[in-house]
Amino acid sequence: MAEVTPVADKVTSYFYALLFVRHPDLRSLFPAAMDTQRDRLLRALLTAAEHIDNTDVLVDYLQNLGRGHRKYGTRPEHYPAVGECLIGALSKYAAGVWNEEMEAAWVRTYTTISQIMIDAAAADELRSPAWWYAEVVTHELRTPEIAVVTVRPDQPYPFLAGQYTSVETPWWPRIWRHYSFASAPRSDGLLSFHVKAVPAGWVSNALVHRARPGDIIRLGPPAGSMTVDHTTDSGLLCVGGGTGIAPIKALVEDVAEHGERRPVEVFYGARTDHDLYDIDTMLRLQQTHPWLSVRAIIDQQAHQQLPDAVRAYGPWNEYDAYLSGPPGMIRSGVDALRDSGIPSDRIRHDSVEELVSAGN
Ligand SMILES: NC(=O)C1=CN([C@@H]2O[C@H](COP(=O)(O)OP(=O)(O)OC[C@H]3O[C@@H](n4cnc5c(N)ncnc54)[C@H](O)[C@@H]3O)[C@@H](O)[C@H]2O)C=CC1
Repeated sequence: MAEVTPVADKVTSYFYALLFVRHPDLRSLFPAAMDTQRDRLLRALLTAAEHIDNTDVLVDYLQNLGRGHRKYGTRPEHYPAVGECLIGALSKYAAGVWNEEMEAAWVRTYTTISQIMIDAAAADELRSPAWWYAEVVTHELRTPEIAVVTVRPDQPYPFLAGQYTSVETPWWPRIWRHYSFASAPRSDGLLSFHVKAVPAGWVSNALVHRARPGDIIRLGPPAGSMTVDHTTDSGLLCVGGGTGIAPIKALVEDVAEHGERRPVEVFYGARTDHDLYDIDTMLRLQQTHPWLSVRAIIDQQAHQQLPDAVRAYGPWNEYDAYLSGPPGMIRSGVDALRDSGIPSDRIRHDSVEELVSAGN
């Protein structure tokens, strides 16, 4: 990986060129524009390499990846084709260090990885659809760029508060983006998302500016481990930046439904007060639940970013922490919370690698 990472872009371009020349029938499984997809392949490999010595985390990640591939129409026979082209691309760009032993190691690694993914997909097939259709039932523009979109899935959609899913719109086939659920599971089965239209974001712009009630989108399976541990009664420190407040709201609802009286401290960060599009909902929840405290941190007024503000209110060593927002906020948030006395294993957030392409 050290050899190929500096030329990652070339490796992935060459890999997809090989794949589509040797297996033209696979081209239709991918979106017309391959930009984000190209980055995703390398990120998946880097994630696998990074967790190579942590079998539990790696297997969990790969099982999730295998289940997530069902919505693309991936079948077991596609895996050897991908493996052969991946090794073709790696051997070309790591020519300086490539030898028979390394090739054998990559074949073993790829075979193991793909078997875990294939098995997870096969097990999932017995209990879940590959994707869900969902009809937009309400579309509420909260700011010129942020919409709250509520959808009704065509079949029951089981998930946990704090998780996310992948969304495909009818306007950009096969382009999938991640969005967190903005509510805990509801008795009417509806799901909602907070979407901010970002520059050059195909899916986010379609969801904010184009989607209307009656439109049908597709959803992948739920994913993510930013969920409440109901086996303890420690307090929850929840930090949501921008639309990152969505899963935090779901976590608060989850605690409320379990009838627990655990302290929940929410820090809701935004650039300006105009960007605090969901503050009314959060303040209403605070009024209803005496165990909940909500603080809005506005960059412009506080003259500091969200993680520094959270640190200033510490120490937080008694708390379990949840972080949701832009990747930069998550990275510096993790540092700030560790400084405030929370051990890493009690700080939960979605994978920053996944978030980099989320929401576009
Ligand atoms: N599960 C998750 O983690 C979720 C993540 N998101 C992500 O959250 C982001 C929301 O975007 P916007 O609303 O435009 O947020 P934004 O860019 O306006 O930032 C919101 C807050 O985060 C803080 N922040 C931003 N960058 C920071 C940095 N580098 N270091 C420290 N603090 C920083 C700021 O203080 C600001 O108050 C998107 O990238 C979206 O993908 C959204 C929903 C769920």
